Amino acid sequence: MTIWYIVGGIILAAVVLVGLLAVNRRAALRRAEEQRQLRGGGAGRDSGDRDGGGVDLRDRPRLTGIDELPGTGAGEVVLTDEVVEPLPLDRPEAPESRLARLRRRLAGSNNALGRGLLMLLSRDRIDEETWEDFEDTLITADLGVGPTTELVDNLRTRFRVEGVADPAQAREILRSELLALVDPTMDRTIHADRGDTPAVVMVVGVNGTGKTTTVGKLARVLVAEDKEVLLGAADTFRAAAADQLETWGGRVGVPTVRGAEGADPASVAFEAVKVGIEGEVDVVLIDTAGRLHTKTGLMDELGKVKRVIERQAPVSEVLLVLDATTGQNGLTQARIFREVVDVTGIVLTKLDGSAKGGIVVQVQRELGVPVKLVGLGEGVDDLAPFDAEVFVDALLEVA
Ligand SMILES: Nc1nc2c(ncn2[C@@H]2O[C@H](COP(=O)(O)OP(=O)(O)OP(=O)(O)O)[C@@H](O)[C@H]2O)c(=O)[nH]1
Repeated sequence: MTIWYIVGGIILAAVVLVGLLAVNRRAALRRAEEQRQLRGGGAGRDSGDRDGGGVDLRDRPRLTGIDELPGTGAGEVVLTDEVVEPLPLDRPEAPESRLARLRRRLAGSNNALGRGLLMLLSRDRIDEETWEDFEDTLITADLGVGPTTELVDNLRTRFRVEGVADPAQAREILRSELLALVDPTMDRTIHADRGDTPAVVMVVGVNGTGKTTTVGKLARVLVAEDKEVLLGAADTFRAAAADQLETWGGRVGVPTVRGAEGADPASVAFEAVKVGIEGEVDVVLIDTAGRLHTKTGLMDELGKVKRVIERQAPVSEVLLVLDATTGQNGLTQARIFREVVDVTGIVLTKLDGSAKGGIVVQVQRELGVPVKLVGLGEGVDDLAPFDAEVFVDALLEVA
């Protein structure tokens, strides 16, 4: 009799164990399914090969991300026994607090322009030599010869005419003259409001200036403003760029349309805008491949990308990304890009590493186009809307 109790006990334990394993397995499958939905149908890199009924992802641009938008096929779910927790979405920093950070970063940086101002404000008597030193510092800070001469001439006149007696008065004059140079009247808004079709923002520039990073960071800014965003990875030149973009998008729940490596960038851009129109998103951000401004063929290709997009929707912004550390070379790039794609705004990246804030003034003067955004580091929310007053006050904080 006892033996039957023991056998019965063993069978019962085995049944319970099998039951528990089945529950665990189901939980794992459910989590993987949740993960798939969160990532947008699990259209992973190799799912295209297995995707029977959907889009052939090797030939056509494909969509990855949170929301499945029309015009694309979802990939097959890859289930593993591994329990994968759904990734929580990031909560991007609001634009207002980015501005405060912009000020702190600029004020805290070793800024040559700020040091030049400090030199002027700290002298008891401003003699000819001081003005000359001041002028040299401004030129070193990439303010450019024209704006430097203009600033120094205006300051000299005002200091003389207004009989500057104390540093506070000098600082006030300096502030107003600097502000006039940076020009607070320029329209620095990013035109990202949809009309009949989504707003389309193209991001262009030479290699390594920070285009992909800028698109990723800008997507975060727009998501923080409650906009529905779609990314188009038209940088088909560098496969890692599309992966990079997809990762940026995934973190804030923004889908990405991408193509095969080496695909025609214009076709990816076209498809992204098409998907954006069908999905009724607010903004489509198009990342383009870095190109040397001296290579005519590549520059022509960029013009084509824009024209192809415009068959479906107007391009609301063409943002040129310039690396603030490249100085004069950045200006040469700017001139050529403007001719090809009609640049509407400048994104000045790596301002954190340049110590030469004067480039803001010079590039605006050269192009007649406002600096709209500035990159202040490699952190995910290190892109801030540019604000003339915040910028000038930050420079004067150093002084
Ligand atoms: N310090 C600093 N680094 C930045 C900033 N913006 C971008 N970077 C870095 O610059 C490097 C190049 O950025 P990407 O976004 O890959 O540049 P890209 O223009 O897309 O490059 P290509 O696709 O090769 O043309 C990366 O290491 C970024 O982290 C910035 O504002 N400050």
